[in-house]
Amino acid sequence: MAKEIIIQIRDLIKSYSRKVAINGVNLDIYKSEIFGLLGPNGAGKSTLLSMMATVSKPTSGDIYIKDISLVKQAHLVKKLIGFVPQEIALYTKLSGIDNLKFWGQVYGLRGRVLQERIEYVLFVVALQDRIKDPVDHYSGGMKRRLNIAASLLHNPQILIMDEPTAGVDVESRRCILSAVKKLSEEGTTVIYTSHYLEEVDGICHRLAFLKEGRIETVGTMAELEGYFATSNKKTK
Ligand SMILES: Nc1ncnc2c1ncn2[C@@H]1O[C@H](COP(=O)(O)OP(=O)(O)OP(=O)(O)O)[C@@H](O)[C@H]1O
Repeated sequence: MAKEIIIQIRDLIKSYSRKVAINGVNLDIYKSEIFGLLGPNGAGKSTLLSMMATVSKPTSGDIYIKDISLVKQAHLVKKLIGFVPQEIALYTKLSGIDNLKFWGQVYGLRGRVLQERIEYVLFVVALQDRIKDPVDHYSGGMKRRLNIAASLLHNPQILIMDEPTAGVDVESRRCILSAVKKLSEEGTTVIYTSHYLEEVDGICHRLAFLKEGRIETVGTMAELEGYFATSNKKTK
């Protein structure tokens, strides 16, 4: 069966005043795929993700999510996307559950539907036990897992994660990777950036290597083995 393309990135450019951060990216991403985006510091990974997440606008080009133009109809695209940025977006004085209730209401969820979504997302990130504790008692890894849970409340079809395992403990890293696999198996498309080739190797169906705002190569790990071996790529 032909794979369904869910994201089409076309001739994408993002310029800041002195810097072209994304310089003509074209890319297709499939439904249910775990797609890894690798590249050294400053390659443009976060810039690309922030455009996919509708947080920043392209200078030119477009991204189509299920054929909806992100440039023309960002409000429709937003509903399809969950975004986990590098910075943790939580109210640290509130408990984990109160954070989820708050974010759920921001997404327009109420009552029983909100309750069921909270139960599901807590199950996905395996964070049921400490959910009544204030967030400032959480480890960095637990905060990140809560952030991922919050980004899943509105049941997005695409989850965009900017270095979700950076700086987290081993247990949280294991939980996050297992959540990513579970979501993909259930039909969610996951875009995932990392500095670590060995991490995306184990989990991503395909990956792209970004350098100076351009995609140098894209494929499965098996397809890219030669590329990484011959060029002795470092991702940092
Ligand atoms: N708001 C901004 N204004 C000006 N330049 C920016 C801005 N944001 C990013 N840049 C520049 O764009 C380029 C790409 O940055 P970006 O953060 O997307 O890279 P990255 O691959 O995510 O790096 P890292 O792995 O360090 O997070 C860098 O040269 C960066 O300095």
